[in-house]
Amino acid sequence: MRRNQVREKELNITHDLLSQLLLATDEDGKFLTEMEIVDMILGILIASHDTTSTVITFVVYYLADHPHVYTQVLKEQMGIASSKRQEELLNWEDMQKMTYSQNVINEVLRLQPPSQGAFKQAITNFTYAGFTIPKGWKAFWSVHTTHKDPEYFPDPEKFDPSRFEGRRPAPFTFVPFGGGPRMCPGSEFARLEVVVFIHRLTTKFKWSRLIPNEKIIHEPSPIPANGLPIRLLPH
Ligand code: HEM
Repeated sequence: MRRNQVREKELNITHDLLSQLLLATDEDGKFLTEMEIVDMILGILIASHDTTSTVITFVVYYLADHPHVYTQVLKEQMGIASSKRQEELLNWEDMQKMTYSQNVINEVLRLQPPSQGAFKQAITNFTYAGFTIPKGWKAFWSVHTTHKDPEYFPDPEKFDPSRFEGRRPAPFTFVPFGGGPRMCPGSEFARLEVVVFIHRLTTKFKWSRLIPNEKIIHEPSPIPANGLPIRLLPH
């Protein structure tokens, strides 16, 4: 029904994902099949939901373990909350002021990247670290190992949001969203979701982790093995 409504122009509003996929055609004017549309929607759900929830989980994880970082986030978020009327929504300008919280998100993305990397096909022969990769071969670029390079991130295992303070990492050393033409198109939206979550949570609660040495497993995104139980303490 939706397909007919959209294609027969019975619907005026077609800015949603399903309508766009129903309207999309290839170069010969052929519509996508239903299975292709299902495939794309599932792909986007996994690419957008699981990744963002991983970041949110590890924001909670690291802030619980680093009270001095939590205190700085709280100070920043309370400053923004106090400049707003009750129930007034956050706006783009507020987001721009959350620089410390953005550094926290960057450090979480560096240490616990939700996406582990991807395969890319070499379009030309090239040599990297003494290995020759022939044209046409597929190579897996690893987010995790790139983010642990001590040349660019001294003491790489340490959770330290200040390493992002006032500077951008060198090109292609910090790649949680990939890089180049196929870089994640949802990166700014994801950052927005996480920073709104940080604002809502920190301005109302402090928390502690209930399992201090909870193991982190990879499925393939990292996730605390027991679901990260916490105790919430309202301010
Ligand atoms: C923290 C959250 C996210 C992370 C860490 C993340 C990470 C990534 C990475 C590493 C890639 C592969 C880039 C490449 O191959 O070079 C990717 C691709 C993609 N992401 Fe995200 N992503 C996130 C959130 C989102 C959101 C919220 C959406 C949509 C609303 C989204 C949609 C996509 C799509 C459609 C692609 C495929 C792009 C293409 O192949 O051209 N992602 N993402």
